[in-house]
Amino acid sequence: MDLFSAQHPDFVSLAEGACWLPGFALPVMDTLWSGLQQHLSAYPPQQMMTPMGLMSVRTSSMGSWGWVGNSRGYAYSATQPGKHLPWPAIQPVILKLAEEAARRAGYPDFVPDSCLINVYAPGSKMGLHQDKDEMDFTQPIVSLSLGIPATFLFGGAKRTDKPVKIPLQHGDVVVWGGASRRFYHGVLQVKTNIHPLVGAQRINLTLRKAR
Ligand SMILES: O=C(O)CCC(=O)C(=O)O
Ligand SMILES: [Fe+2]
Repeated sequence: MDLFSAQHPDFVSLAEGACWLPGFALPVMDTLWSGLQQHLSAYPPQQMMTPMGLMSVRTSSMGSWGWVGNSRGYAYSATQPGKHLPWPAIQPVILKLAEEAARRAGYPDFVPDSCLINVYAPGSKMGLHQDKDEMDFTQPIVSLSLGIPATFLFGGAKRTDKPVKIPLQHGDVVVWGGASRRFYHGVLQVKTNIHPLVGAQRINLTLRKAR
């Protein structure tokens, strides 16, 4: 028997500068989930428009910079869509978790100012794209999954680079930065399923330093 594959790894390298941290968020999940539920009732996720059309995911944000789209483009915004109001601060449990995950991945100086919340109902997906609207590419991306499983695609520097398929579960974190900071990534169509805590949805938090 292969003893290594029989173990549950807590760190899986994906590329230079990128790793998958299975179950990293589970120890703080109770606090995290109750705070996130409160946030989602106060700031209900909305389907955003992009130049490519209406997104299948619904989004909300925390932090100094939220993410908003419309038919002309998308950008970080200090205010909620259609309002002159800021987003609430990134909740402390989320901020601490993101900083700890970044440290584990080799980025000890990560201080995110943006937390995008993507809600995937079964059938939702996100096409291959690069995260490239941030100002400082020395800062990594920290991505946390909750709820039903999803297949995360992690490719390379070119859109045509064949992505690896990562079966993300509730509580998993993926971090990418350094040499893989602008690598293409996406999410396959989420399959119908029910998670005992989160229900019939996948929620992803993307923590970034936007400015
Ligand atoms: O949902 C995910 O796992 C990825 C989200 C993402 O790539 C993004 O928000 O830019
Ligand atoms: Fe992304």
